Amino acid sequence: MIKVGIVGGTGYTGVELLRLLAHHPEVELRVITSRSEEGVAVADLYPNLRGHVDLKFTVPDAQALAACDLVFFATPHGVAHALADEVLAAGARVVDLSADFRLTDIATWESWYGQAHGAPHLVDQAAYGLPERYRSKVCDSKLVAVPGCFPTSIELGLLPLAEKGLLKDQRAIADCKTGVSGAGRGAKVGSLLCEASESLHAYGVSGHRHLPEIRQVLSDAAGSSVDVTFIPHLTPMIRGIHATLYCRSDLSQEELQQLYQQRYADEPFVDVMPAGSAPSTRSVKGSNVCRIAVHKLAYSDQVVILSAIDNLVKGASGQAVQNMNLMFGLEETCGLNHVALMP
Ligand SMILES: NC(=O)C1=CN([C@@H]2O[C@H](COP(=O)(O)OP(=O)(O)OC[C@H]3O[C@@H](n4cnc5c(N)ncnc54)[C@H](OP(=O)(O)O)[C@@H]3O)[C@@H](O)[C@H]2O)C=CC1
Ligand SMILES: CC(=O)N[C@@H](CCC(=O)OP(=O)(O)O)C(=O)O
Repeated sequence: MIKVGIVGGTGYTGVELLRLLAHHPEVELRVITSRSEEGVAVADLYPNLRGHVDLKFTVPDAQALAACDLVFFATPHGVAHALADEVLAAGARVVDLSADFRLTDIATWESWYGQAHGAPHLVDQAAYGLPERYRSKVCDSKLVAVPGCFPTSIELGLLPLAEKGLLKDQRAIADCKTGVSGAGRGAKVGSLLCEASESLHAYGVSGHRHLPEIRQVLSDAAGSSVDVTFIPHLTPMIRGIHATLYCRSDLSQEELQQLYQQRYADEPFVDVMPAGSAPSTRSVKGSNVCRIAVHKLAYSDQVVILSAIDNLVKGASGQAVQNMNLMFGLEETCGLNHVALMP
């Protein structure tokens, strides 16, 4: 059994990890940290876990974490920088859900995150945890950086074209919608019911911190710089990311459909829908699936790709477990075959 610790067990991605791991056949949950809920039973804070997780929150302690085989960091940026070294040195592996190790260029990380990088010496060891592109690196790595929620939906939506050099002018536009759980569990005015419901607004228009990550992955796939315009919008739903991706290509609808189906034929968590479809966020809610539909507009060379994920599953904790499975040589889908919730 893999002995697992979770740093940040009270947040939304932390509790989602607990839901997914509670009955994972190869996992034994050992440590779940929270500074604010120290000593509280997990099932008292999250009654959905009553009868499934019998642990109490403890404050983060490097020694206790180092005794695990794998530590998930479900914490704000900077926390994994501070603790990962000690955990890795003790022989444990790390899967970090924050952005601490996603960017390969340290100066770029520091300029977007507005702070000094806390562990630059570990960056070269980290694999970017998008298995659909970096599977072999993930399998060989002791430190995996789970992609952000928006980047997951955008990168999976554009990879088939980028990898073949078929993105015209190396450009795309990503118009994205997110649910409010993407902002985490912390109290914020913008997450209040009266602020977020019955309304929709863009944010981060002049530049969102996921942009350098998206450019890094798509440029790597294309072999030269890809320019993406990315605008996120907050929508009145709890879970879900929907990306509407615009780009240009000379491929026909049939050729595009074939390209996407072939690219993802062996991917257990990417579903390419039939031509003419439109994935809903509901169709992936609670599941680790990214659903994609590709459309060629009849009147131009314009291509529209629709990509939907659950931000807390394929966009965070599910993808984290998918990476764990690969790092430990397990079946990639182990513990992750949940069907989405309907309605
Ligand atoms: N929500 C989402 O959809 C997604 C989130 N992410 C990323 O995953 C990470 C976690 O997100 P989310 O679960 O939403 O965040 P939350 O704000 O909901 O939870 C954060 C957790 O981290 C703990 N924590 C905060 N500060 C520290 C610290 N200094 N040391 C140790 N623990 C700390 C908190 O517990 P306590 O303060 O009690 O210790 C809490 O359990 C973030 O980096 C986020 O950007 C990535 C993809 C999607
Ligand atoms: C609604 C909302 O606020 N969403 C967050 C995305 C959360 C996330 O995924 O953050 P990281 O991937 O960078 O860890 C945002 O736009 O900043």
